[in-house]
Amino acid sequence: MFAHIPPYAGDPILSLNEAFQKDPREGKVNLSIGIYFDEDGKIPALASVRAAEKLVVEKAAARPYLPMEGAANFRSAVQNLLFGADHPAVRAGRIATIQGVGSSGGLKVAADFLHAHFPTSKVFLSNPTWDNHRAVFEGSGIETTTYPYYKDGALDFDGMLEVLDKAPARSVVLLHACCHNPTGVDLNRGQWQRLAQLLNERELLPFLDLAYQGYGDGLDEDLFAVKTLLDAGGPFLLANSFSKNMSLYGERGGALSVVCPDAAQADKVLGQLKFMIRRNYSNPPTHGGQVVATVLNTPELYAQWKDEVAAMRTRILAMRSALHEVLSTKVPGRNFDYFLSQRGMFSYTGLSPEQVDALKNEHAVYLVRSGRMCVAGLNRRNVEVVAGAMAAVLR
Ligand SMILES: Cc1[nH+]cc(COP(=O)(O)O)c(/C=N/[C@@H](CC(=O)O)C(=O)O)c1O
Repeated sequence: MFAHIPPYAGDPILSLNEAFQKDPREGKVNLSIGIYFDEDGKIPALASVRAAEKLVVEKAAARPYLPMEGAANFRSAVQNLLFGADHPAVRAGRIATIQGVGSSGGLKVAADFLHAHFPTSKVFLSNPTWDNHRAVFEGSGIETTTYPYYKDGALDFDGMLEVLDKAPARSVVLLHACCHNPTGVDLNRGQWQRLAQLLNERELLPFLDLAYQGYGDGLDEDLFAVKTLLDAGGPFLLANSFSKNMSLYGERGGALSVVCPDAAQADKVLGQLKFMIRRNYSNPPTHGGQVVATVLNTPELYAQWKDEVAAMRTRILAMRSALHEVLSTKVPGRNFDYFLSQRGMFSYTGLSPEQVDALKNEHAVYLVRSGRMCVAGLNRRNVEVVAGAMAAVLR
């Protein structure tokens, strides 16, 4: 009956992470998957999140099905975090927000929604982008294409605008709100403002993916793209994740918001999102969402969380500097400044797939084959090893 089913080639990121877990070699280093590891190489349980979880468990609330759109306290907390409780768009009910299953779930629900209601629209993805973006949209039957994003180690902003300026009206433009995956290269504030103007002029539909809020310049600072689009007044979609900034990967905390021209349209959009959810997974899980909502809705826990995110961000910056320093010594004459200029969890090393293979096979250092390095996997104990391995494959 299933003889015709082809084998799954595996996901370039998740399969690599699985291979790392099975690798028996001592001293192996995981710089592949976008996960924050602490100085001991462990995935931290944040104190603010642990405290929130204790409060959730102590409530011992019943666990009925959540509404299709998720828990009300989660949805309002997300709107307060991303848009501000006092923003006129929030007060006017112009934003439809659903609790998803990670931001991946939000992306999938949005993809089904766009396929149903924007049937002729293509989705423009940055080149390069997160490996799973194309699969999510094409899995919903949407044709994808790309806009230039990265050239010679920097943002190709002119190339990006040139392509988007010719995109048909109502095309969807997927943008990384901060900490671009895989390049670590972001638009500056002036470029976001210029882009927002073009998107509105060309009647394009922006779709922000905010997976690393807090890892760029800060939880509030990393909302600049969101605020810019909000101030520009046009519609846009926004998928956000609590996997990385709450270190809650497996709890699948995430949301999808759609900013609409008025409350009546927001209500209709919310209804169609609920329909897409019902026919995908029916409703989201309770526990992780309530932990997230408790952190966001409890002022002292929110303040503690903000400090913990700052500490994770600061440690990554320290690792960027440490690797830059050691590599510059080991490989004089080669420019590694990209480790200092790129932001968030990732750096785009420019290593070839063959060099990445050599890092893994000969040195047990795992990067994604695109040359992407998750800098959050570095620590004081392994930074020399990684630099030595990179120097070896660069010779
Ligand atoms: C840009 C982006 N968007 C969404 C996600 C999914 O997040 P979540 O909320 O957990 O569903 C990830 C995960 N990226 C890392 C892990 C993965 O590939 O799934 C990564 O790039 O390594 C992203 O990098």
